Amino acid sequence: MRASLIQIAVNEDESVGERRERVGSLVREQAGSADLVVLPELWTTGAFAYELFADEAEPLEGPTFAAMAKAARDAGVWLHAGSIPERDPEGPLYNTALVFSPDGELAAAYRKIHRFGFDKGEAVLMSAGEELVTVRLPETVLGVSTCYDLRFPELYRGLVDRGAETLLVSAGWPERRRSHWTLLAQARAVENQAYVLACGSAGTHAGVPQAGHSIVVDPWGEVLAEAGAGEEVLRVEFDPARVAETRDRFPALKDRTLGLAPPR
Ligand SMILES: O=C(O)CCC(=O)C(=O)O
Repeated sequence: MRASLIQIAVNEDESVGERRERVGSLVREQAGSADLVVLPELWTTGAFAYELFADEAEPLEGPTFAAMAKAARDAGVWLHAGSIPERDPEGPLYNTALVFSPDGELAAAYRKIHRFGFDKGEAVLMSAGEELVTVRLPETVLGVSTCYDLRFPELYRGLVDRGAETLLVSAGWPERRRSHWTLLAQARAVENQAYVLACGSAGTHAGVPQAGHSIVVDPWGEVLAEAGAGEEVLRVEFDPARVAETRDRFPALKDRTLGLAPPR
């Protein structure tokens, strides 16, 4: 499979509408060179621009949904469109990731389970999702996750128990904890014997410089590709069959002994 991780610069010199158009064009540019495209978390507002969440919140099928569904269809790619501040019809906000099929249909929506910010920001402004989300492609099964989720290995084990082989992380990870980002992406790949495709953002918003350094790790924990700090399209080719090969050759996942049986 060919993947493009579009590490968008989320700066304050661009309106949400302008960025939405620019990102749509960047997705369309992947036509013919990618099967799967991944975008960062909350790229309309920036993951740390807390004061924008309520103003820029959209219903699930709002303007970002429409623009990304069209971009996926125009490009003919599976698109993990990053996440949006979603306003539920009942009122609460969620940090919701959207995945589209190559014909522009919604394949999955994932409401971020682990909210970031301790006693402020996302943790108080948004509600927590409760459902693990996987997406079956012809070549692999995607496990969907968002940013701070990367610190919670049980989430990924749950995704693996539901068949995930390629773990997607859409993030707005800050530069000041970049070493954790790289380390955790490799750890999630090694312990789950799965690919990890982790797409962060670049630029600075709300005074928080973003780490960039989107990364693709193979099921053995080797880094296949890593971006720099700025806006960049990180392109990579990977062989989904290597997940089963790795799990067969070194069957650590079969040696789980804590009695935490996978769901039927
Ligand atoms: O865990 C971290 O260090 C960063 C998490 C984060 O920025 C987020 O979830 O938005």
